[in-house]
Amino acid sequence: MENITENIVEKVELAADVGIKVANVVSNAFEATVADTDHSAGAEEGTLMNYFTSFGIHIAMVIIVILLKWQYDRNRYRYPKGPRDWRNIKDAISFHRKKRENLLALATDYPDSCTVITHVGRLVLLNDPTLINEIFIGRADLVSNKVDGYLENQLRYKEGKFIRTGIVFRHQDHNARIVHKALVQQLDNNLIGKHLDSLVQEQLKQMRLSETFDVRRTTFYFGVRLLISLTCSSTMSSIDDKAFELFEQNLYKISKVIHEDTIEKSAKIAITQLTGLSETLDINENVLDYIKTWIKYRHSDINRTEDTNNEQIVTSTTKTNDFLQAILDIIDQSVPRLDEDDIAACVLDIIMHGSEMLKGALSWLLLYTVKYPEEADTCRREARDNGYSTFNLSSAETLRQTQAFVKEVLRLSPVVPIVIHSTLQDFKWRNFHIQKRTLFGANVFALHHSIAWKESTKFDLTRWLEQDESTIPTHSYAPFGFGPRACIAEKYLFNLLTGIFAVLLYHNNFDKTGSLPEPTEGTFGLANMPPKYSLKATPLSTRS
Ligand code: HEM
Repeated sequence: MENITENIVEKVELAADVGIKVANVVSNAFEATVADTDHSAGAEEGTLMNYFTSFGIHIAMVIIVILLKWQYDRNRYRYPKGPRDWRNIKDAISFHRKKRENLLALATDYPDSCTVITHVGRLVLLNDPTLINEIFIGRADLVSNKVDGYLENQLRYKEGKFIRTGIVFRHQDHNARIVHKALVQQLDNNLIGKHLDSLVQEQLKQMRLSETFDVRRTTFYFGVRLLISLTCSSTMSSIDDKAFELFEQNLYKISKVIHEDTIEKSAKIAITQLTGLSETLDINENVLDYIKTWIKYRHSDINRTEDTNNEQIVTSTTKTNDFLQAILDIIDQSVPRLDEDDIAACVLDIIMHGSEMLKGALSWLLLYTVKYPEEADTCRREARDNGYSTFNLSSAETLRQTQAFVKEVLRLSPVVPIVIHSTLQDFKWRNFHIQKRTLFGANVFALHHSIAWKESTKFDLTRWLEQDESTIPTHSYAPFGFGPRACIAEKYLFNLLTGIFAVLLYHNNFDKTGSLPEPTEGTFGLANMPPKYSLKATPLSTRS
């Protein structure tokens, strides 16, 4: 098969060569004819005519060469079949509109994989867990670039540098790996079992649920403050000043536009690329400037500590234990060397991603709480029976009902419904020959609704509570991504969310204040977020 493909490729290459030669011969002959023309007779009319004919022939040549190149690429690269075919072009166009339905329909029509033309380019959609593993784990070195260009406010974070060294959204180089590793180590060694519990509890205490509250807004601010305390702990002291308030408001503005994934948004990005004008780009710059002041402050802090250390013995406790410090500690290993802009971009990525994701997960959890009050009551009883009034990561493991609730909500409403990476180089995979900068999407939404799950559309906690855990199709469940670029917090996220949710249930009753959105509503781009909605919180008496 490979031989045949190579033969075809060779033939087309030959045809392209011949085409170019023919074009040259025709063009030379034409020029010779023009040169031989007797210029004395009807000179002006003839020149104009010749000019137009020459122009026409050149245009025709260009078209021929483009067509040959197109034909050459068509034969050279081979992709899985799918609605990119002309006969299915309508499906391809409608892909963006009803993405939820389309992701499921495409998985039914193409159980392995298919190629879709999207507004951000050609996307190879993987619907089968084995193929997802082959690409996201087996070929992760080649398919590791996070999607770029979808986020208007990240387009030009650094003048003259094409690939940014941000974390969550895009970078694929050596720095990506070392930053990822440093953050995981920071969580494992310095946060878990140490001050993570008190940081989460502190933010839960601050989360004042007024009688009626906007769920997305409240959970976003909770997430931002938690992520800031994890990322740059020393900043918490300035949290009450006006500049910080503006910073938080700006983050919320970015959060509102960040995950849209529409044709209109792509058009806006294109306009920004051309004109350099964009409101979100300006906001982003303000936010990054603010973060740079933290970094400067940290540097001066370190210098101060070093000065003191000339006279005193260094103790390990003098060092700040947060994500910013973990990044500063690897600067010497980074190539190209991480500078202030890169570090600020990493910090912003961690804060934005972490708080967006917590907003999404907690908003869905609270929505399902009022949609399924009986199941939520079972979780509340469990929290109360276990005296789970304050956050504790390790004992969240024992809250089995609440843990099942979290897992089932993230199955039906995964916050990241499709994980998209792009390829760094041309490469061959199975019968396909994939071009550099092709997008690969793991269809997480379809995995979570596949036939591997019994009655997949039903909200059913019992599937997670069976004694025999082998009945859970774990390979069809991936709320936190895949392989070496999966979420740095993945090992702890179920317990983190279970603990936060249990404390909220322990202290509050939640009721609807009007009509509730359906899980099929909301933004469904790169993230799946419920629409804006409010709930009423009634504090419960604290009893054991
Ligand atoms: C419910 C909460 C969360 C969900 C659903 C979630 C989901 C994900 C997913 C799916 C990815 C992979 C993205 C991709 O491959 O394109 C990812 C990456 C990442 N997540 Fe999370 N996440 C959550 C919370 C957090 C938190 C709290 C933090 C920080 C403490 C965090 C830090 C990161 C980082 C740094 C990456 C990038 C890893 C890399 O590119 O090497 N996430 N997350």
